[in-house]
Amino acid sequence: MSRIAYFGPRGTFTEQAARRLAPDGALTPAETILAALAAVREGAADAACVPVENSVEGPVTATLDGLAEGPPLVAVAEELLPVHFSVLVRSDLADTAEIRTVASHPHALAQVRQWLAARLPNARHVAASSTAAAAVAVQRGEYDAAVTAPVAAEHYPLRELATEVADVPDARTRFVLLRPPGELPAPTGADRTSLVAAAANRTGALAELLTELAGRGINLTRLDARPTKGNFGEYRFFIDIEGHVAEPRIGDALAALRRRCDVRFLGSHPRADGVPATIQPGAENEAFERATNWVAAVRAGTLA
Ligand SMILES: O=C(O)C(=O)C[C@]1(C(=O)O)C=C[C@@H](O)C=C1
Repeated sequence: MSRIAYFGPRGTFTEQAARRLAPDGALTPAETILAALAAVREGAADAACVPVENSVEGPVTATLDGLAEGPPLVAVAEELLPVHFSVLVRSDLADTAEIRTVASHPHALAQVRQWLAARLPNARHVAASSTAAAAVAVQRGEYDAAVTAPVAAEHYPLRELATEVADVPDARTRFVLLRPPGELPAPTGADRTSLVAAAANRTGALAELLTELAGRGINLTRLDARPTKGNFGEYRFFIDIEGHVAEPRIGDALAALRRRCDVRFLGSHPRADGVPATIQPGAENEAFERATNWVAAVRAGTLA
C-alpha cells in the first residue's frame, strides 16, 4: 500500500484531494507543505499530496518554493477540487457578536474576505497553517471561528455557523501528487507539463524562453515568478504547459529551454479537467517527427 503524506491535519481540502488521488493509499497528515515534501524526500512516504494553485488566490508559494529547492520531486497526478468553505465556531458560542477572531489558511481567508467583512466585520483575521489547523485552534479556545473545508465539521466537535461560503462561487484549487523521479505516467493527449526555469537576469531572457514555447505552438496554462531568494531582483519562473514530455514537440521545447538556462522538470501527467492540448497547425507531433526524419535522411544522403 502506498504511503501518502498530505498537508493536514485531518479535514483539510488537501486530505480530500489525497483520498481521490490515492484511494487505496495509507494517508498520514503533515503539519506543513514542506513537511509533506520532506516525508517523501526522506523515504518516510512514497508520495506527497499538496495544493499548488487556486483559481482566486493564485499560486501556493510554499509548494512552488519547496519544489524548486531540495532533492527533485515530480508530479504524477493532479486533482481539481471546488472550494467553498464552512465557518465553524465552538458549540457553546452564544452570539456571533462574541466572535473577535477568525482563523484560517491565508488562501482561505482571501477567498472569503467579502463575506467576513459583511457578516463578521469586527473579527480580526488570523493566519493558521491550514484550514483544519484553524479548526483545531478554535477547539482549543485559541480563536473564536475558523474558515474550513466543509469536511472539517465531521472531524472536529464544532458548530457550523455558515456553510457554502465563497466570495467567488466556482473557485477551485488544484492539488498534485508528488513522487521522487521515476517512471512517468503515459501521455493521454490531455496532459500538463510543469517546470521551473532559472532565466538569466538580463534583457529579454524570459521573452526568449517564452518564444521557444510559442514557436513550437505550445500553450501555457500558468506562469509564476518567485524570487530565488539569493540576489534581490532575481526570479525563477514556474511554467505549466499543455502536453507531455514524451511528445516530440514538448521534448523539443524542453531541450531548447535547457540550452538557455537551468531547468528543473516538475512532471508530466494527465490534466484533471481532461482538456486536450491546443496544437497550432504545423506544431503537431507528426510534423516534428517528419521534420526530424527529413534531417536524418538529409544527413544519410538519401534526401535533399
Ligand atoms: O488548508 C487547507 O485546507 C488546504 O488544503 C490548503 C488550501 C490552499 O493552500 O489553498 C487549499 C484549498 C483552499 O484554497 C484553501 C487552502
